[in-house]
Amino acid sequence: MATLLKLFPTCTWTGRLAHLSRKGWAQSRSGRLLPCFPASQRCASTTSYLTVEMDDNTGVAVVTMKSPPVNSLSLDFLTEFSISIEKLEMDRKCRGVILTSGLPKVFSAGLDIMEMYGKGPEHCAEFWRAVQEMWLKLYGSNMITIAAVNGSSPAGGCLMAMACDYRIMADNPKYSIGLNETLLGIVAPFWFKDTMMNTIGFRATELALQLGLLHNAPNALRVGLVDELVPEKEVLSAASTAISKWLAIPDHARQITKSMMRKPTIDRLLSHRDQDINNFVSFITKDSIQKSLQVYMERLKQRKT
Ligand SMILES: CCCCC/C=C\CCCC/C=C/C(=O)SCCNC(=O)CCNC(=O)[C@H](O)C(C)(C)COP(=O)(O)OP(=O)(O)OC[C@H]1O[C@@H](n2cnc3c(N)ncnc32)[C@H](O)[C@@H]1OP(=O)(O)O
Repeated sequence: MATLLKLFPTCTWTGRLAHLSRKGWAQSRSGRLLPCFPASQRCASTTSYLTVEMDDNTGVAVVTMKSPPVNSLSLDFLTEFSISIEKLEMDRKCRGVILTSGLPKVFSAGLDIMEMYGKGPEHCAEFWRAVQEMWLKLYGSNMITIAAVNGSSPAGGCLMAMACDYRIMADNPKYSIGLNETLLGIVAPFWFKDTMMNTIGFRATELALQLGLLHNAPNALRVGLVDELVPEKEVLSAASTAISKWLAIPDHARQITKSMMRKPTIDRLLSHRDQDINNFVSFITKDSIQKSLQVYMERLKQRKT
């Protein structure tokens, strides 16, 4: 058992671990003793904010976000997220990812406002690069990506869900999803806007962005922001069912098609990446914008009292 943990320090296998410590070992050609897993073995790794459960049998990883209280996207969270997606991308066994939340009522509250409030230009630039990286990794992924939206998903949370190939949301009218940036007195950048336009079309995006619309689950389905509504308890199982249809498509054909659809949008950010960071930094550090963020945060906290 100790050897097993030494060989795979970041990975814990659920299932018959004790059994493997006694038997289930195979000798490699170089003579090394390697663990030999049954075909259906699952591998789970946990970082500070994420759990990644890989099922070797299906080739599907479930990535569960768990950063209480609301899965806000801090610099550390975003860094971990991008590394985890990159690792799965490089894992030849992994063909698909289901992204979900491990917290009640919230998928993700979007960008962590405290990363943008009262921070200097250098921090803001580093933070924004991490936001870009998260989107580039997810929107540009070769893997099948399904968002299992089991709670509210405003702003950056909505961006994350839109970056996936397919969205399944809990049928709960209390949950909402949308790009509500204007309500905070800030502006969704061009690539947030492009992602939404690619998802729900020009007119619906124009309305949604100017009004900062947060759609409840039934409206989100109506405008096409999500693809399916299912009872809350079934979000994850519905995502598994949905991904099996996608897995039946040959990867190379699906990947080329996905790239054909998404590459122009991705290239637009890649060719303006530094300029986009500079725009963000000069916008977010303005006194008037900082004031808007402060007022918004105060209102958020007052809702409780
Ligand atoms: C012209 C050129 C333009 C260039 C670009 C320039 C501009 C910048 C673009 C920036 C794009 C921004 C994207 C974003 O994602 S901004 C974040 C937007 N997010 C929100 O508006 C969500 C706010 N939160 C909520 O609505 C709710 O919290 C909820 C997610 C629906 C969950 O509700 P509930 O379960 O009732 O939880 P609480 O409201 O009680 O929240 C618990 C604590 O968490 C704090 N919180 C909530 N959201 C955030 C957040 N996004 N960041 C940081 N902290 C957050 C909340 O204050 C509570 O804290 P407390 O316990 O200390 O009171």
